[in-house]
Amino acid sequence: MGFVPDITAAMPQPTTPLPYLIIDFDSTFTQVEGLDELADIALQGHPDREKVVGEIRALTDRGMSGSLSFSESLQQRLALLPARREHLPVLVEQLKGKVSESIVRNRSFFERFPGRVYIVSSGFREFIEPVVADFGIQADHVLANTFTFDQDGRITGFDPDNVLSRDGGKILQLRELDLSGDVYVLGDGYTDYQIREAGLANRFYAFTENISREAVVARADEVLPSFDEFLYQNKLPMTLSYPKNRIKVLLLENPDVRAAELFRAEGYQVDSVPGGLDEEELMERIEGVSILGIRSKTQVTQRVLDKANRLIAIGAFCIGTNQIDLTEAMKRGVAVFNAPFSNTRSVVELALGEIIMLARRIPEKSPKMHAGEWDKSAKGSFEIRGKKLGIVGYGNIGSQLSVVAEAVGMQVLYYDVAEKLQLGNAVRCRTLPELLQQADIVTLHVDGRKDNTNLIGAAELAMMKPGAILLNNARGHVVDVPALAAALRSGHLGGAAVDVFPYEPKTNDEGFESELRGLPNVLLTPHIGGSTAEAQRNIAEFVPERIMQYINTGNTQQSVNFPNIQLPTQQAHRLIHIHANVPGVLARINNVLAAHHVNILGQYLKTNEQIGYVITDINQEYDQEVIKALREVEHTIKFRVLY
Ligand SMILES: NC(=O)C1=CN([C@@H]2O[C@H](COP(=O)(O)OP(=O)(O)OC[C@H]3O[C@@H](n4cnc5c(N)ncnc54)[C@H](O)[C@@H]3O)[C@@H](O)[C@H]2O)C=CC1
Ligand SMILES: O=C(O)CCC(=O)C(=O)O
Repeated sequence: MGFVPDITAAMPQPTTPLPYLIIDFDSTFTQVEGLDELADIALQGHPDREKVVGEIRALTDRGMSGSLSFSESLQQRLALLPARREHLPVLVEQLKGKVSESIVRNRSFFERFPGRVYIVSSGFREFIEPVVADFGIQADHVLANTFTFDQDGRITGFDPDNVLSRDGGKILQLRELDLSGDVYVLGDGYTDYQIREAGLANRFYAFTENISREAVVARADEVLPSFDEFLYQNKLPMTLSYPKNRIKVLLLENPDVRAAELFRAEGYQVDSVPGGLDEEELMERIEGVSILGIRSKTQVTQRVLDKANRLIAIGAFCIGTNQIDLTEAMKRGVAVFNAPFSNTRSVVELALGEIIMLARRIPEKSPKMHAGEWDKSAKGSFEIRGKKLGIVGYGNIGSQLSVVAEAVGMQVLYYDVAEKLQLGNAVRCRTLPELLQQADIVTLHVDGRKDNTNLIGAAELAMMKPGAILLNNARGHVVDVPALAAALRSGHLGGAAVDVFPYEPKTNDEGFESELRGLPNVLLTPHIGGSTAEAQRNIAEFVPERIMQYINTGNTQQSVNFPNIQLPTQQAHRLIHIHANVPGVLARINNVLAAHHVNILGQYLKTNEQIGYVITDINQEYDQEVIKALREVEHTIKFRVLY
């Protein structure tokens, strides 16, 4: 299944009649250079294989980028190549598996218009012809060099009478072809561009799906990251409903590199900004972005969303989503996904470590040792075994910490505003004060909703036992920091660990300010509760997968602001309709479908207070007018078609 953008996307006008397409073979039709691959096969077991293959590749590259004359490059390569006739079938099989992905995807295009496509290549007919034949391209539309062989079947060189073996061979070939009408050239090499330069083609498209050569791209009329893009621009029939290379991803705050890798592998364009962006900066960068990836720092406000003209989804590469205006995103048809448990364990481990460190007053002892002071004493230090751990917020993190804390012998109390399954021997407290008054250590694991601002203030701190310890690994605004600093300074609290702050620096270059700096037995960490290799890797796989699934199938499972729908895939065109949740929209959609005699294969609707999300699978035969009519249904927020 593919993807069509929202109704604002402008579709280009069709190109009629279809121009002649002159397509290069090596690194364009296929992902690789045929001669390089042949060298690899022919040199199997050769002691200098790597060296010779490397030399051949370098010569190919110099020929392609225009820094060495083509005939010189070809001659030198063949001289290095100990290839034989029997290597060719092996090469053909290899190349069949390495046809460019977007060409494979659009096989039906080639099958439908074989008369308009020519493969013009400086490669060799012996391996090109059988590969392109699978796409319905006949031998007389393949223009390429031919090998010469000796009596023993060894490749000795190339046929010098073939124009393609000469410098400027493609130009000579196009002259001989003498095509009338528009001619478009698609290729990755300088010699492809030269056809256009010689005035034998109207347009040159630099094809960069496999390799992007600066000198070639600089001279192109258009750059094609995929063949889908060519078909889309020229409004020709294509397998995807929208070229994936048009989907722009903006990643902030350094998520693990795997995230960018996955998005790139899907064919999206990825831009990364190290650190966060403030509201104004993000407002400037968000235009044209389809997928925004952030962590806990970046605030996605209504003002940012107002500028987000192409936004489809936001990925929070973390658990918390309080930094995103979820309702405003939803009203604009922007789905938000997070990683609800990819870093849970990391936070739990940090909390457990902090409890032990604080109980042994390590934040005081370690700096003293670094300063050369030996302060051996048991004063103020205690075991955590048998102590009461009060967990505020018994969600994924709180409840996992409960199990781990019991395993090391702590008695667990918890308080949650929601009804929660009590694990092990944990004891539920009915109120927050009940917990605060009993616990030796209080740890906060509530979410960052606004109502939780100053959940722990001076009054709550005063309720805590003298000498008790407080941990905040939840969100900075949950604790009144000046009140906490006062409680520590007065000695009422015995220590604290704080990982999250009301204001956090945007990047590692910005300084950190807080009343908590320099206080005794206080562990301060730079919001690293979830910053472990394991957590970051998990998150960087989880979030892109959710987003790509949403884009490719409409599946909103685990979206934090959209009605959740998981759908079976079927042979159908899928209409994805997001609308304001007012009465009658579904009926209107179905009236349009009925009026156009469209056969519905399946339909799914889910609503929440603000929006309705309806997915309709329809028969693949329908009039394009129906799409236009559906876009015009009143209260539509976003509409797209997948096929
Ligand atoms: N320091 C760090 O690097 C990290 C911090 N976090 C923070 O931890 C929070 C909790 O994460 P999870 O356990 O996965 O979330 P969760 O949503 O599973 O659990 C939160 C729990 O807090 C409860 N709650 C909310 N307000 C409350 C209140 N006023 N009093 C008592 N209970 C309340 C909820 O009912 C829920 O059960 C996240 O929302 C995030 O802000 C999460 C991961 C890493
Ligand atoms: O790692 C981060 O940037 C944020 C971690 C966090 O606070 C979360 O997952 O909610």
